[in-house]
Amino acid sequence: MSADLLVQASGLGKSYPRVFRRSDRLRALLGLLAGRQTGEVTPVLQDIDLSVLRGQSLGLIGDNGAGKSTLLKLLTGVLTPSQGSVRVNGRIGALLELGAGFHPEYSGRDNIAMAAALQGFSADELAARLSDIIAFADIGHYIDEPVKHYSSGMVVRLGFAIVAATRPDLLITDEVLAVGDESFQKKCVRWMEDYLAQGGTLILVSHSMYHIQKLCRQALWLRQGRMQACGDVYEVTQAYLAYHERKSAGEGPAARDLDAVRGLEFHVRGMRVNGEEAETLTPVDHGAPLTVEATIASRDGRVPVVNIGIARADGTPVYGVSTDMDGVQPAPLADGDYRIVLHFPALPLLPASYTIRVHPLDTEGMRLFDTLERLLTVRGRSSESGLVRLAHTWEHAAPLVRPRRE
Ligand SMILES: Nc1ncnc2c1ncn2[C@@H]1O[C@H](COP(=O)(O)OP(=O)(O)OP(=O)(O)O)[C@@H](O)[C@H]1O
Repeated sequence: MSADLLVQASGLGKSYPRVFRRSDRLRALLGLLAGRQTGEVTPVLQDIDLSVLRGQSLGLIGDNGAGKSTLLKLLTGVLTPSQGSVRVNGRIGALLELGAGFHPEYSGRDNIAMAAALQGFSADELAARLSDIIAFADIGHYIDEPVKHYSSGMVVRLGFAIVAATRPDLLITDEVLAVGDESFQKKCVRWMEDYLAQGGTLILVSHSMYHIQKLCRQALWLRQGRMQACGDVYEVTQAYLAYHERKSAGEGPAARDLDAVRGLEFHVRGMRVNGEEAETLTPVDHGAPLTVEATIASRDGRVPVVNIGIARADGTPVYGVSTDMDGVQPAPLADGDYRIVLHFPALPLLPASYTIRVHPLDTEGMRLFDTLERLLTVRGRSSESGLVRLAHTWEHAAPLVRPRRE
């Protein structure tokens, strides 16, 4: 394993015995004691291949129960894999389950001393860092109270302060940012930015795409225990958000009964976007041109009005335009169909997933017949929110001054 490869997981998987009834649990327990695998198992993580190099920052995203915490526990050795292997190089600082590693009966101060001893700090090193750790945790007199009296926010504060003081080669954290209050979140984010700027390596689980995009350059999306996507943080988080939009809209591209549409006065014979006919189109970059080409069949030869629309994956309309609005109509083809091509010279859509729709209307533009749609992903490195990028300038603005690091 090269010195720059801090984490390598191959074919990693974790399964648990399937337990439905009390008697199953007993049987599973007896089986484990007897050293044999019993009955059926439920895989919660499967086929994970992952390499993390020194200096990389990887965000782990996915729905509740997708397997994120399980993966972190496998990487940190808290759990043993059911399949595959994992190798980790260097000093790891991990913040997993709340309070894991703390002794509840001991004070925060005593827990700091124990953690320092476990990390191999000498008494002098501990003395040199103790006041910094206590200042970072910032929990007042609670530092001398038993940890069992702490709120969950205080536990995270103490845990993060200890990990920060040890400056690990690899920092692995599970949702710490969700637990602390806002000022502590900011302090943690600033600390992690600083740590990364100095060459640190981070694996971060978060449900906040804002934090994932801010801190990570790469992301891994886990879905039902499997790798759904892994790569550039913007591409993976945008694909994940688009999946959620589609899930909340509860639909994919509308199913189309071809026999029924052929009987209509007008129907869409064909649709090409940037020359492609596929249902899911090749992603385009924000600001790139887009061409939508539609061929409409007309039952009695009348000229249709053609409406072309763009909607967000959750169905929110973004833009729609009809030929009659712009004072044009589709031109006839030799076989009696009509064809029209719409060009957008530079697409201002923000990175996300969209549907492009074509609808023929009657000659008066009153009745709508048929809908054909395609899925289009717009790519780009942008955290702006909304649907489109609006051209803008700032006035009365000074250059940004980043807050001082603590
Ligand atoms: N000890 C266990 N025995 C059986 N199943 C378990 C056990 N621990 C976790 N699981 C199951 O494994 C799956 C993955 O859990 P995990 O905690 O890794 O998900 P997660 O992605 O971190 O979720 P969340 O975002 O809610 O924290 C879940 O379905 C969970 O119920």
